[in-house]
Amino acid sequence: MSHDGLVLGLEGTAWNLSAALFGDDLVALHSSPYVPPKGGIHPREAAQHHASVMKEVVSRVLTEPERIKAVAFSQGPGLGPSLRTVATAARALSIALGVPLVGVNHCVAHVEIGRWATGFRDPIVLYASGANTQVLGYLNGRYRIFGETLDIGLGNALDKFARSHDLPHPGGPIIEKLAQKGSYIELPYTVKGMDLAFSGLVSAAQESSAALEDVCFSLQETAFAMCVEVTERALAHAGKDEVLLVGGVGANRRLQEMLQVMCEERGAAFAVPERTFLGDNGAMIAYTGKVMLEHGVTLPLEKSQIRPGFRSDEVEVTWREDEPGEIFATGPHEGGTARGAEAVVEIREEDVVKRRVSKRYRSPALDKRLITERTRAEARLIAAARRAGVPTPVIHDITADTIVMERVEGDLLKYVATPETIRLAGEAVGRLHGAGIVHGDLTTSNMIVRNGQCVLIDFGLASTSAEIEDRGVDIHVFFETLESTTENFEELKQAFIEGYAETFEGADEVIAREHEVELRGRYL
Ligand SMILES: C[C@@H](O)[C@H](NC(=O)OP(=O)(O)OC[C@H]1O[C@@H](n2cnc3c(N)ncnc32)[C@H](O)[C@@H]1O)C(=O)O
Ligand SMILES: [Fe+2]
Repeated sequence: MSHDGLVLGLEGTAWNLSAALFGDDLVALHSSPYVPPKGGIHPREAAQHHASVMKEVVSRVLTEPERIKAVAFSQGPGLGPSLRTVATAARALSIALGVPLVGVNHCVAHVEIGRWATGFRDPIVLYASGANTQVLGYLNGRYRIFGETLDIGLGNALDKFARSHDLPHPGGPIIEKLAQKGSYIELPYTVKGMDLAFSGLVSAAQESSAALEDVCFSLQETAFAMCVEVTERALAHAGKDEVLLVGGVGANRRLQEMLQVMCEERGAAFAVPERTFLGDNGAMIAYTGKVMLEHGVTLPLEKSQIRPGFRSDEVEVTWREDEPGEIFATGPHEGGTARGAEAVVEIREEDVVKRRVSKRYRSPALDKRLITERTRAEARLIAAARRAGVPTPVIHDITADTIVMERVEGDLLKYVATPETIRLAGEAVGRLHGAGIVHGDLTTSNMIVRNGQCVLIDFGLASTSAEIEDRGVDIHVFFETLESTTENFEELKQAFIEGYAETFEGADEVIAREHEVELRGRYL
């Protein structure tokens, strides 16, 4: 792009109609938020709002039309009617100005403007907004989704709770205020591997009879701790050293503080862009559009239909193609002491000592509860799995936060992932599920290949369950790790399913459910 060329960006996936101009720097930005008179965002009303302010918003930034080299717009994900209104305006502008269109993925734009605003190069990203909650990291030409919400987005969860107490939309900022005067009550905490779920938490919060301030405080403490935990796991897994927070909920001070503390403890850098670039804004579309244009990515008019279910990992990130992205920290299996995401694991000559450590980012009561619950559950379930014929380490001793167990010597599955070894993993998981246990964290870092067997370790998130749903989610977590860390995912997935079906009778039903879970995760 010539030195003085500008890209016009249009954003309007949900609540904010916003336009911006980006050249070498941000040149202009103007927004007109839609504020629902009551209740949450109504898709058609939001679209009508966008249409009614389009002329005003666009003309405020369109001061030098002759310098514009492309029109970028949010192609998805988002609300259908809003997306259509914005796409129509973008097409008209591109024709009138005689410049190409650039179709931008809204989630990727949140990430890119965050990198631009903070100068971070290759971060793990917590993208927490109204409709989306994802933990992302760049690898080989794509933003991989390490973990995400299995039901609703974090912002929508907060807004939904606020609405049930007749608080105005958006509820997030109001809850943040109320939470400052609250103290901790127990609410359900749901992390499944690297994925999260918020609806159980919201229901419990809605039903709680505790003081509103206490519920707000605990809703935040619980939901944010879940997000920070998953971010930390992704950080540990991917071996990156920067954490970037983006999305509307990123404005929350408590969430920022928790991530900051987590990063300090892990020796990673943390950053959050200034508020203007956190929630939906035109600058993120103009900037990402500019970068895409510079790499020759434009969108022919006939292919410019909106994409309401557009996933962040569908985008080919051609502008970072020269970067492989880094992945795979060295695991604790090499010996010595290693700090995993939640425990210190000391590999000794004969045995392994696993001690769960306090997390300063979470409130002390929640911290203590998670440590005791998980230590106890882990020891109990490892023993039960072993009795059912699942290869697991033998347990030698257990205290409130520590388990001493047999040292399993072999190769972490993530370093030796072939169809043969993955098949062994399938066999082990089949036996586990057959015994009524779900692992809760089936990643290739939690499996060790030894003597033609795949030994399952780290039962910290395991639970007893014979629910098809829980089994499906268990396997979904595994497939997600495989997909985000291997090149021959489909082949490995098939090998896993073969092994799984061999040792577990209910395999077909669970695999079908896994597929449903996967589709469900695609933008709600
Ligand atoms: C697809 C797109 O339309 C959607 N955008 C979106 O949800 O708007 P965003 O601006 O990124 O985030 C809005 C959310 O951010 C929450 N929010 C804003 N300030 C907050 C605060 N201080 N504390 C907690 N939540 C906050 C709001 O309650 C609301 O749920 C998305 O990115 O998922
Ligand atoms: Fe957004």
